[in-house]
Amino acid sequence: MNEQLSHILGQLSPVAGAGRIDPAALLQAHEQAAVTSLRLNPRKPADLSFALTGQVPWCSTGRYLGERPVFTLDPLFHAGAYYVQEASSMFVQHAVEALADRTGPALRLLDLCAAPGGKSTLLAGLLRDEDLLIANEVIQPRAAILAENMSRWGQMNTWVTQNDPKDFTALGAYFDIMLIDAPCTGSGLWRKDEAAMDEWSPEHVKLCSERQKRIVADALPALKPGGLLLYATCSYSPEENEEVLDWLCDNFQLESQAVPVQEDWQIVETRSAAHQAYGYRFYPWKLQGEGFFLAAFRKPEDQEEAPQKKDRSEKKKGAAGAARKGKDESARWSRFMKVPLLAVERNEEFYGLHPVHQKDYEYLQPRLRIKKTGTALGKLAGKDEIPDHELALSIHLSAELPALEVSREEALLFMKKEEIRKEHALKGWQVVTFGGLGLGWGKWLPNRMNNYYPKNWRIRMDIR
Ligand SMILES: C[S@@+](CC[C@H](N)C(=O)[O-])C[C@H]1O[C@@H](n2cnc3c(N)ncnc32)[C@H](O)[C@@H]1O
Repeated sequence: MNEQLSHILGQLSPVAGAGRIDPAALLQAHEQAAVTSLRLNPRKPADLSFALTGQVPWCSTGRYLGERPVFTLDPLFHAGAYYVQEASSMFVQHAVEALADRTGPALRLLDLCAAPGGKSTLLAGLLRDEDLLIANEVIQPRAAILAENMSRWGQMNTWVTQNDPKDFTALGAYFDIMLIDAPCTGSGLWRKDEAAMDEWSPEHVKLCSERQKRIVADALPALKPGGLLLYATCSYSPEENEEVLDWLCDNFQLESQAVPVQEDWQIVETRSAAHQAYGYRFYPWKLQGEGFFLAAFRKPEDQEEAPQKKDRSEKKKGAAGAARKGKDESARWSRFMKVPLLAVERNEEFYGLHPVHQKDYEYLQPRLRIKKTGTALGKLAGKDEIPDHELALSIHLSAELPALEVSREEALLFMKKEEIRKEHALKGWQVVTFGGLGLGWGKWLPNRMNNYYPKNWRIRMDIR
């Protein structure tokens, strides 16, 4: 392995100044295992069954673990009590806290390259209910995984879209904060995935760099003047980092922002060659985390707003209109939630939104391919409501609903889609909980239990 890594290190373009890569230190870091860390869900407090060994310095909810447990066998993982995330990338929290005003009017955020959802769940945890996060992923199967992880996180103010970056131009200047965690060569993560080294080449670095510039340029019109852009990669290559910053300064007059960092965090501040734009490099030989890069920009206040494009299709607009015109079933779904909701319907499935986001829904629905608007509530069947799995995972789920708290063993059986407690005198729909957190729905009938855990979420591993 080291031979291959040494060979690649010989071809990596040098990073200027303080960011200089020490090949011996990098090779030595690769002799050690990657650090395991997770981020707690601030809206789903829980007692974890494994030891947490320390706090990630730049993220209040980030924790290190001594050993990597089998997360699949932990019901709290499935309940969304935490997200297993690489520690360096949690720096996004610190950057947002340092540079964004989260006390003023409601914020709109876009996480443009969001799957599988590490940084979207992080951003979601920083939001007030009136703020809105659009977590976007262009690649379909990855967007499905993103939607699943956002469902687990349980917030109604995080929606999932599946759009190409340039589709956001149609929105005009819409977002206050935009995170672009761009696809990259991923050299910073090789300690976790050695096989990925095989794909590295100077040509691939160039291709990634060009794609990164294109992605930012495509999405930038959707950032409001004065808005905050966070650009991140997990690459060591300056072509994907500082060079992109210079290109952005040249082409969009963005204002680089310094992020204050504590010296003992051992994060390396770099400056781009031409514009002296600030960048923050994370090196595994200096801190407890993998390779990562982040830079922050402010869009100038006086930059002309892009004219909002006309809707792409009247047909789509019609669909939105239909959703608005349908019978308002908000009151019917309200008993499931402890906060006010607006129910909107798409293809017979109802979704719950915070009522403050009605205008966002009307504006975004015809313009974006929305996979998940708020929280999927379920379907109506005559007088009955068939609750969606996602509803059981909501942080807003009403405490008045019939609930069945189960043991760890029962929770695992339930998530294997087996019948549990079928002999008990339970009646009708119950939200199955573990540690007080919803896992899914079961419906109890005389001598039978129907397990509504989604087939594609089912635990396939041997649980005994
Ligand atoms: C570094 S990963 C994102 C990781 C994610 N932000 C997280 O924290 O979990 C980059 C993402 O960009 C997506 N992507 C690939 N090509 C893209 C393109 N041309 N435009 C936008 N996104 C792209 C990939 O599918 C991938 O999910």
